[in-house]
Amino acid sequence: MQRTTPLIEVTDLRKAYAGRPAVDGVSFTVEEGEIFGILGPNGAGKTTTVECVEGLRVPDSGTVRVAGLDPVTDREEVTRLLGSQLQESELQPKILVREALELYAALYPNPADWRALAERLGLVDKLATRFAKLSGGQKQRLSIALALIGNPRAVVLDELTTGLDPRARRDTWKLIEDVRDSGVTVLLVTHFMEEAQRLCDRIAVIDKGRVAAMDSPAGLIRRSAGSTVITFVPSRPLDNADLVALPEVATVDHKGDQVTLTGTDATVNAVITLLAQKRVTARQLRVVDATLDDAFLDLTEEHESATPGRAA
Ligand SMILES: Nc1ncnc2c1ncn2[C@@H]1O[C@H](COP(=O)(O)OP(=O)(O)OP(=O)(O)O)[C@@H](O)[C@H]1O
Repeated sequence: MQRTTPLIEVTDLRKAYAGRPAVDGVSFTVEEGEIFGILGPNGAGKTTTVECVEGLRVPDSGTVRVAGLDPVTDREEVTRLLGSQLQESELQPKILVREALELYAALYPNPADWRALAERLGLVDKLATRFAKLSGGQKQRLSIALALIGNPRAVVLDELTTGLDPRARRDTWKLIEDVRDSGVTVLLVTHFMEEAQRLCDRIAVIDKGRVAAMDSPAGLIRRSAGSTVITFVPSRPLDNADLVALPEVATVDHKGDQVTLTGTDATVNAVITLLAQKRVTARQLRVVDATLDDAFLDLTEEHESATPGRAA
């Protein structure tokens, strides 16, 4: 089978600030047409990584290629291929939406029709509105429009939905899917699990400057300690050691009377068998699939502080 060349290739990227590594050997590839997520806790190195992809920062070592080009030495061409989200500080508060669209369109050799973009992104009613008067969701829609105005092959969207209310966030997700469906590759930086799970085809989980795991959302959930979460209240206290001893159980946590176990489908049977042997009944039994949230905690250092381990 013929393999296509990835649109973005990052290999062993390293970048330190004042001797402190922010990005410490990150590698990933983004295929044309996908939404690729970079997910990680605060300070993990996500923004530094994408700024190296955009050519805004110069790596200390490693290579970055966008359609085979070096973002530092081929900056102009990469800027045309890669639409970047606007930083709020880049626009004058008094500029009208129409003026911003016209201004940005003028920067590119083959710009998209800005009126059609405004229509697509629901900004037609706002063309005569000043930037400062837009709501958070409208500013983000303008930001996406400006990222798309040069007809790029890929867009970089960094924490696009931070600060938006749940409805505006969901509307923005739909727009991001529309962008991907129109054939534009999306590199999405986020720390919202639900957003990453809903939108991304693949995700690199970055922690402390390194890639902790890279897979589809479902793959990340499967590879974390427990893809199934079981909670119940035993009719009488259970010995923690009996639960921990079950090979099917990944983690055990007690909160008041409630026991929470993680594992796989097989864990459910193992626990029910153990309870029968001990003549304990389970009340309020719930079995749910783990979410990306659970996988994330498991894959990153936050696990240590946030989730009690096996022997808790
Ligand atoms: N210009 C800079 N000078 C010095 N240190 C920096 C600079 N930019 C980032 N850092 C540090 O590098 C590390 C990685 O920062 P970066 O912004 O890349 O992470 P991030 O994952 O995007 O974080 P966040 O989600 O909080 O934005 C952090 O410890 C940060 O404090």
